[in-house]
Amino acid sequence: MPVFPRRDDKNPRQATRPAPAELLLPDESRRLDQAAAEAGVSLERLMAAAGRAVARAAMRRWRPRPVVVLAGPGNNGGDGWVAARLLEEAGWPVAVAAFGMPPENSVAAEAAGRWRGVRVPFSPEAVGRAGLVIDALFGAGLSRDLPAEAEAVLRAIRAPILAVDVPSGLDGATGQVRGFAPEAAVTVALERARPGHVLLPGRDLCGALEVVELGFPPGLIEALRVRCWRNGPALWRLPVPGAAMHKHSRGHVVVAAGATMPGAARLAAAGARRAGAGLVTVAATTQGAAFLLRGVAEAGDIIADPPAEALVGGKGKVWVLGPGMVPDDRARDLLAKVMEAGDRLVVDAGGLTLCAGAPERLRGASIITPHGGEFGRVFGPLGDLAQTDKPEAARQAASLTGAVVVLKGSDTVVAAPDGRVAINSNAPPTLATAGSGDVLSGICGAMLGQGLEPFEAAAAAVWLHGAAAPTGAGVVAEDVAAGIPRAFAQWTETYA
Ligand SMILES: NC(=O)C1=CN([C@@H]2O[C@H](COP(=O)(O)OP(=O)(O)OC[C@H]3O[C@@H](n4cnc5c(N)ncnc54)[C@H](OP(=O)(O)O)[C@@H]3O)[C@@H](O)[C@H]2O)[C@@H](O)CC1
Ligand SMILES: Nc1ncnc2c1ncn2[C@@H]1O[C@H](COP(=O)(O)OP(=O)(O)O)[C@@H](O)[C@H]1O
Ligand SMILES: [K+]
Repeated sequence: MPVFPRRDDKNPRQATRPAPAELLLPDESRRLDQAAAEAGVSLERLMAAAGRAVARAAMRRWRPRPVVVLAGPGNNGGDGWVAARLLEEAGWPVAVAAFGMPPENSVAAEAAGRWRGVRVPFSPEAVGRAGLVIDALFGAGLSRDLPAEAEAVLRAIRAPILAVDVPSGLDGATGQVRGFAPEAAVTVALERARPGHVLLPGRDLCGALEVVELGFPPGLIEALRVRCWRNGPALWRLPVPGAAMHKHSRGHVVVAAGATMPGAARLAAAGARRAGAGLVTVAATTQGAAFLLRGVAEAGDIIADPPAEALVGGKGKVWVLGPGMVPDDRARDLLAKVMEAGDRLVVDAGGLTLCAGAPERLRGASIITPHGGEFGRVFGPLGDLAQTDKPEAARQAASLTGAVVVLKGSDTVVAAPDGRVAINSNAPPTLATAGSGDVLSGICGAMLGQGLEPFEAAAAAVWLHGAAAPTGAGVVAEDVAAGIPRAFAQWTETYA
């Protein structure tokens, strides 16, 4: 489909396209360390760089003040011992409270051995008078709940916290809290962020996130073949209309409307139109069509029963099935016919309820857009997994259905059947309003219609949706659709 202008590497404006923001899992982080060692970059050097970055972050953000460094028994603690020494060398008053010592002869033990300054017992009193606490207890790969003694000390902190890698207790893979994790003012992430920095509740606990490069040799991150990214323009390109285009080359989105809530279909249609679909049709029941025609004339063509079925099949067709639909026989038939015709399909809301407990019915869909409740309804036990590991649950659901899964929320996860995952972070809470999800399903349809492959279509749609949502009071779903041109402009100015 002739939607994309060719990428022109000589065009200097394209230099602004950012590098993909990989999110490293603990296992990938371990492999990275190993690969670094094989390439002659020692852990000692990396730890020195990490400790230096932490000390610098403190000096950049705060004036000298009494610092307590909480140092754990592993390499996270090692970073803390290094930071303590550098801050003291810079003239800051520093004390270290160690929670156990690193194993003898370890790199962290060597860092601890170089500390000649004040040591205080690891106790709630130790942090009581601090002006800044550096949390270097445990890193992102925490393997069990935070020990009670560590929790008691972290809970006693009243000063701002600078967290090394993660606020201790935060699971870097999932963003979940293991027992307890403090709320940091700043978190210094090492080399790359982790999924847990972007997923909730982790994102809220990290405060300002600073990602610092530690000096890994070039190529090592690429060699890891990371499959999880922060969602953003590095992962996709938005369709840009060219002079030779006409409406039929920009995709035909058909939104199937239900009889009782046709307003939802109207919002999906508005999302699709604003996001660039060349043609949008709402296929409604007679009753729904009457309602739509009375209310608005903006939704594109409205086709009343009979028959939506007449629209099934045909070039460039994309269906959005579910917003405002009740899971009745008509809806069931339509879903089956669309699947049979092989049209591309976005399934949301009522369309998902049709597949409650029967995810195999979604085989053939391009994108599905469940919120947490719909996800549980369709995928049963994966709904529980989504509570503790949203990316993994979405990935399994994608592999089960062959569809790209958009598991919504303020940290929407987009997962492809081949294992790619994008975690979104630009959505403002003003999106928590009825109908905003309908707008999203329409945008997904428009992206598919304009030729993006399903994973890119879904990730781009989720980003546009977040960028389109106004912040502040009084935002309704219609405003999100109306904000789409502004979101496109934001992308075009920076990345096109
Ligand atoms: N590549 C990078 O990005 C670089 C990373 N670096 C740094 O390394 C840090 C990761 O280091 P790490 O693997 O040593 O893990 P960390 O969390 O420090 O300690 C685990 C130790 O604590 C103990 N333990 C006790 N209770 C526990 C509990 N509840 N949960 C888990 N463990 C518990 C545990 O005992 P065990 O489980 O063995 O009995 C083990 O002895 C990372 O955060 C970053 O700061 C940089 O230095 C260099 C480059
Ligand atoms: N607190 C929030 N912060 C950011 N985005 C949110 C928040 N709550 C909901 N959203 C987004 O708003 C949309 C709501 O969709 P959905 O729950 O399907 O509502 P509806 O069916 O009423 O349209 C989703 O895209 C979701 O990711
Ligand atoms: K930490």
